[in-house]
Amino acid sequence: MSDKTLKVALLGAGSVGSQVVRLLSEQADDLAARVGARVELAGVAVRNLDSKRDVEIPEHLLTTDADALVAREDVDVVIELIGGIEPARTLILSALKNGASVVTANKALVAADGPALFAAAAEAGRDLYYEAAVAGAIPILRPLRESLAGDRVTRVLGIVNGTTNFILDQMDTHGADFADALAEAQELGYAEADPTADVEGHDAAAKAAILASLAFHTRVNAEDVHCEGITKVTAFDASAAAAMGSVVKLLAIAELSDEQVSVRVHPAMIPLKHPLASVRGAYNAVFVESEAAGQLMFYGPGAGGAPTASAVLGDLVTVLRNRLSGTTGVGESAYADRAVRPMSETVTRYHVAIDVEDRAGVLAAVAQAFADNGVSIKIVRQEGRGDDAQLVVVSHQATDGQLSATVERLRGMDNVRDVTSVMRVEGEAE
Ligand SMILES: NC(=O)c1ccc[n+]([C@@H]2O[C@H](COP(=O)([O-])OP(=O)(O)OC[C@H]3O[C@@H](n4cnc5c(N)ncnc54)[C@H](O)[C@@H]3O)[C@@H](O)[C@H]2O)c1
Ligand SMILES: N[C@@H](CCO)C(=O)O
Ligand code: NA
Repeated sequence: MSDKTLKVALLGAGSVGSQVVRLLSEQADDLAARVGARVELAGVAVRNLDSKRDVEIPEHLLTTDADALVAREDVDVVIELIGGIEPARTLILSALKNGASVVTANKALVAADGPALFAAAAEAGRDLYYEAAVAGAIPILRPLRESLAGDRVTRVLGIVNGTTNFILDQMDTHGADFADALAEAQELGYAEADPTADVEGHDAAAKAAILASLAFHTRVNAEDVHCEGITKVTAFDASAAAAMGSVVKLLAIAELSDEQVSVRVHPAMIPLKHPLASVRGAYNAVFVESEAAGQLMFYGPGAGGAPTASAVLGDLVTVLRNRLSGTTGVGESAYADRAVRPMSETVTRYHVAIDVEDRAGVLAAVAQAFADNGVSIKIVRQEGRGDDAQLVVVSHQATDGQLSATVERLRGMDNVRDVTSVMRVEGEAE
C-alpha cells in the first residue's frame, strides 16, 4: 500500500452525505486495502454547523465555507451531495479546476448541464463520476458506459424514481392517501428536498436524459424529455389498470428508432406479468434491450441514504484508484449526435375509459373518432350503468399525436359524458 493518504472533501451531510461519512469511517481499513492508500475526510461542508445529523461528524471537520473547502490544495476528490443546480455547479467546476476529481449524485445538474461538466473534467484531466445519480445503488451507468460499450442499445425502460413508485405502490396495495404516502417517503429519506421534483416526474426525467445519453452515445438534456408526473393518477386509473390485469407505474422510456431518440417519463399501465410490475416500494429497476445481449434487467434499491451512499463509495474507490495510478476513467461519449423525436411522433398505445349514453350509434361514433385519427382499436369493453354505459377502449400502436387528438375529439362529443381515464399502455406485445 502507498504511504500516501488521499483526501476527500464532502459537500452536504444530509440523507446521503451522512451515510457516506459513516461508511468512510466504518469501512476505513477495507477501503484503504481496495484503493491502495488510506482515505481521509479533509472536511465536510454543511449549511448549518448546529443541525442535528444522522451520524456524528468530528467538529473540526465541519465548515460552512464550501468554496474554501474545494479550493484546498490537499483535496484529491470532492463528493458533491448538496443537490440542485447552484451552488453545486460552481463548486464542482472549481473543484475540477483546482485539480480534484469529483463524485456526485446530482442528476438534476448532470441532466441540465452535463456537457459543460464533462468538458471541465476532460480539460482538467480529472474524473467526474455519478453512478448514484440514476437508480441509487443499482449499477446502471457503468454497465451502459463500459460493459455494453460494444453492443447497440435500442431501448431503456425503467422505474427510476423511488418516491413515486413507493406512493403508487402504497395507493395500489393499501389504498393509501397520496399525501400520507408522500410524507412517509420523505420521512424515509427517498424524496428530493423539494418533492415536487419527484411527483411531477422531473427527477425521473433527469435520470431518463442521463440514461439516454449514455445508452445512445448522444446528448439528451432534461428539456428534451417529455415529462408527466403522478399527481393526476386517480384511484379510478388504478382500478381500471387492475381490471386489465395491469398496474400503473411511472416509467422512464428511452428509445432509438430510425437513428432518432425519443425520451419520455409518464405513468403507464403495464401487465402484471411484466418484470417491472413486481417492483415495489422505493425499489427501482431498469430494463435494457440491446441488439446482441437481448434483454437485461438491473434491479435494486433506488433511493435512501445508505443505498445511495453505496454507489457514491463505489465511484470514490474507482476515482481514487485512478488518482493513484495517474489515469482517468472513460469520459463522455456523445459522437452519435442524434436528433430527439417529438412526443407527438412517438409511437405508443392508449387505454381510454369513457362514460357514454347507452343508445344506438354511440359505440359507432366512438369507433369513428379513433378511425378518423388513424388509430386502430385492439379491445373494446362495455358495461351498462342505467341509462349510461362505461366504454373501455385499448388502442393498437399509433403516434402520441394521433392518440391525443382522438381523446380530444372524444371529449368534445355530445354523447360522451366524461373521459374518465386516459393512460398509456407499455410493456405489452402489440
Ligand atoms: N436521498 C436519496 O435517496 C438520493 C438518491 C440518489 C441521489 N440523491 C441525490 O443526492 C444528493 C443529496 O440528496 P440528499 O437526499 O442527501 O439531500 P438532503 O436534502 O438530505 O441533503 C442535502 C444537504 O446539503 C446541505 N446543503 C445545501 N446547500 C449547501 C451548501 N451550500 N453548503 C453545504 N451544505 C449544503 C443541506 O443542508 C442538506 O443537509 C441530491 O443531488 C439528490 O438528488 C439522493
Ligand atoms: N428522490 C429520488 C432519490 C433517488 O434518486 C427518488 O425518490 O428516487
Ligand atoms: Na446507480
